[in-house]
Amino acid sequence: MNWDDETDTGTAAERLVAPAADGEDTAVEAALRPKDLSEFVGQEKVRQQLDLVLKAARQRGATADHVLLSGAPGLGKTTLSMIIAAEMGAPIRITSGPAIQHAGDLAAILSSLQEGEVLFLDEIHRMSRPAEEMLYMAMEDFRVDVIVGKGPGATAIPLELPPFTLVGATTRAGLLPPPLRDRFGFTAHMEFYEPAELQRVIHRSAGLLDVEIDTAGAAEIAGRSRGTPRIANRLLRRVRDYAQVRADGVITREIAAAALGVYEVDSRGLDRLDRAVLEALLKLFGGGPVGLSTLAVAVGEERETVEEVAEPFLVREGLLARTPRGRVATPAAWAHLGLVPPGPAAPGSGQQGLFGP
Ligand SMILES: Nc1ncnc2c1ncn2[C@@H]1O[C@H](COP(=O)(O)OP(=O)(O)OP(=O)(O)O)[C@@H](O)[C@H]1O
Repeated sequence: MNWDDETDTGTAAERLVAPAADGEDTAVEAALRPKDLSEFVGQEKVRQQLDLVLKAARQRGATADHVLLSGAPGLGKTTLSMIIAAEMGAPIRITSGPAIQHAGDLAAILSSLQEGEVLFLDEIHRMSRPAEEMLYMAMEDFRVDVIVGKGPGATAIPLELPPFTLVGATTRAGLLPPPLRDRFGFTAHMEFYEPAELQRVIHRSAGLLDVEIDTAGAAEIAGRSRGTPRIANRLLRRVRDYAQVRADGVITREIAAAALGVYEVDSRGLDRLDRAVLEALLKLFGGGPVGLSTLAVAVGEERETVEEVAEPFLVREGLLARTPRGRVATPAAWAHLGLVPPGPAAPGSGQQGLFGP
């Protein structure tokens, strides 16, 4: 599954259900981040394993091994890197692959690290090649060669570094060159969250935001959050607004459903674009197979928008399949939109069929 597809387009960033952070998220996320492993919801395996890695390092009085975190945006990679630093009682420096264009940029960061410091490198797969090569040596030997001068007169000056912990984050570990991947002592893959886990995230965030919410209200938001804590927190804020303006401020199932109806996020977390794609596929093309370009024209969107913004989630949800002959709707897609597939109508189904009466 290619989650990376969901991250980069402008359209994706403007959606309420986009997994990447928007400006408002950045402003409020700091307040909602769990501060230690016990507050971090879900990802049981990763939590247990990391707990052991960190405890063992602490007992030895050593710096923790380098950690690679892979997973879709908004699942908690940045949060976990901050927790690693906090658990080790170490400071943290945050940067990202695209910010490191030259090996010199990386050398400057590495040479200013304190002993034991955590260096969080987001989107590590997008670092430049020379920087990547410098990182190999830094991770393994805590040393870099700084090249001074150019051409035949250039000399490499070795620079000792204090031991540090690199926490690399990537949407896809498969994008990393094996020599880089192999230098991480601990690799963790973060999965999408179960609705029950998102419900816990929502209750926790509601407490921090001082919002009253009941169990059914949290479940309603969790079911629409696409397995992603960032989206859960974002939907919670929109529902809070609605509860405050249109009701008494308390979030119940009815309030959550009504609020998210206003924002066109449906019961499974599909938004207007997702539903338009699905509706076109079902209503205009009988469920497919239909070519991507034809589908895109039918919904009045660019081909890339349909492919990169809408489709990954529809595929993940089992509503749409990409086949060599084109896009095909699954039985779950017909059921979700309350339509009956063409062919003999199910007697007494009571559903409004496309080709029915
Ligand atoms: N396990 C969790 N428990 C509680 N809250 C979480 C958890 N994971 C993430 N969150 C919340 O979700 C938001 C996004 O998390 P975070 O920034 O760590 O995601 P990310 O994976 O680093 O995303 P990106 O790849 O876009 O940087 C934060 O506000 C954080 O508090």
